[in-house]
Amino acid sequence: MISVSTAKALVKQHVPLMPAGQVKLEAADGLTLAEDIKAPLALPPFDQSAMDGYAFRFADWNGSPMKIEGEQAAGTAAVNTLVTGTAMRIFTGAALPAGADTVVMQEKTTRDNGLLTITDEQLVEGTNVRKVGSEVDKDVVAIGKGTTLLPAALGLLASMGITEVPVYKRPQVSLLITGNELQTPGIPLVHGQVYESNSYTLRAALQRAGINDINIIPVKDDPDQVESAISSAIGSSDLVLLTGGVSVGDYDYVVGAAGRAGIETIFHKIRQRPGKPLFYGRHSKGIVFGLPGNPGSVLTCFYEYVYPAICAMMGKDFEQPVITAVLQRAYSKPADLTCFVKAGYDGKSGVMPLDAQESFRLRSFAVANALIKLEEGKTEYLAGEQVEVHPIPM
Ligand SMILES: Nc1nc2c(c(=O)[nH]1)N[C@H]1C(S)=C(S)[C@@H](COP(=O)(O)OP(=O)(O)OC[C@H]3O[C@@H](n4cnc5c(N)ncnc54)[C@H](O)[C@@H]3O)O[C@H]1N2
Ligand code: MOO
Repeated sequence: MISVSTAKALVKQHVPLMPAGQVKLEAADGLTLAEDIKAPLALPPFDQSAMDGYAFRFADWNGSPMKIEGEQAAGTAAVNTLVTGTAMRIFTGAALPAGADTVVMQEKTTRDNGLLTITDEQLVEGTNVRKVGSEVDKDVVAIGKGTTLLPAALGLLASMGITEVPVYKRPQVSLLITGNELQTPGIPLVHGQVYESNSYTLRAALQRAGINDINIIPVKDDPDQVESAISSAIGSSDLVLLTGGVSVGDYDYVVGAAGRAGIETIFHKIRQRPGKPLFYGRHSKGIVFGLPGNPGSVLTCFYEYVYPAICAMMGKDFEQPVITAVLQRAYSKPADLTCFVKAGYDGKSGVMPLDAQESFRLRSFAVANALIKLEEGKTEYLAGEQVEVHPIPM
């Protein structure tokens, strides 16, 4: 069995980067740039007024009223030229007339009989003018490779007239749900059956990570069926997640079947709770996680291992932010395991372990917003101690 830190390092070391491709801006939210994007034009593309007011040449203004001549509205293609010594009516976003270099906002003026008096004491040359290229110059890198595209970045790209971007693709995911005892919600249970819930948890968690190409396949606890399900899933997806069947029971076939399907084992079993029997393997076509079937283990392993792996596949430099907070009550754990404890984090300084931590249950997880990482080698944590907190990432 390996430690949590070794397991995390191995996940990172063996994660493949998804191929890059051009994606329409509308579909690029949350994806990561595979190349630098250079500005195809200067932004703003011309000197612009930042205010509704009057444009003039600062050197022409001697404090006396100026004649108002002409008007420049936003979107006007014609280049109006300022008559020397006059001011031109102008609106926010409009191109500065040729010859003007300064704009006074209309609230800081008075207007009488076609004459403009400027009352703005602070005015200097260039006030309220957005200079051409002041946001970004043509041909310089506007957004660098490795940037994850969030709403502002998408807006910036659109403002440069860009319609498609080179990004790392999202992985296609197969969910292989093993277990003869599982029944689909909506169908009455017979004794010994339980409702299948892991696919609901994982589908939602994947969708929140931006992944929608998810194929869910129920698989019987049969070595040949598990093997052929893994073989076909690895051929058609980049990431295969199995749930159940990774422990030591007579019907736990996942690890052996993965080997026969050509998956190289990177690790199996971590000194952690929950999720001790986690399996991680790789193939030239993708990676495989065998998530321990208990619903709480599935989700903990998703947040701690699968989600970082997905980020890395998509070119995101995912590092768990190191947040510490004060433990609000004492907590005991086995010495030989790292424990991930479902918790309520107040977002500032305090974190409260929740009741009912067993991995077969989800009630505490359903209201948790964080996992506390309690290190191996220690059994008793006291109220008031600083502990590492992993906010649930999505
Ligand atoms: N002798 C030992 N037994 C077990 C050990 C061990 O070290 N020695 N480890 C325990 C731990 S820890 C875990 S975690 C589980 C993991 O077992 P498996 O991955 O083989 O999972 P299953 O046995 O198939 O299922 C465990 C549990 O979860 C329920 N389950 C499974 N899939 C689903 C699903 N899709 N939806 C809802 N519930 C599901 C299943 O019915 C079982 O109750 O092994 C321990 N045993
Ligand atoms: O490690 Mo298991 O996930 O505790 O139940």
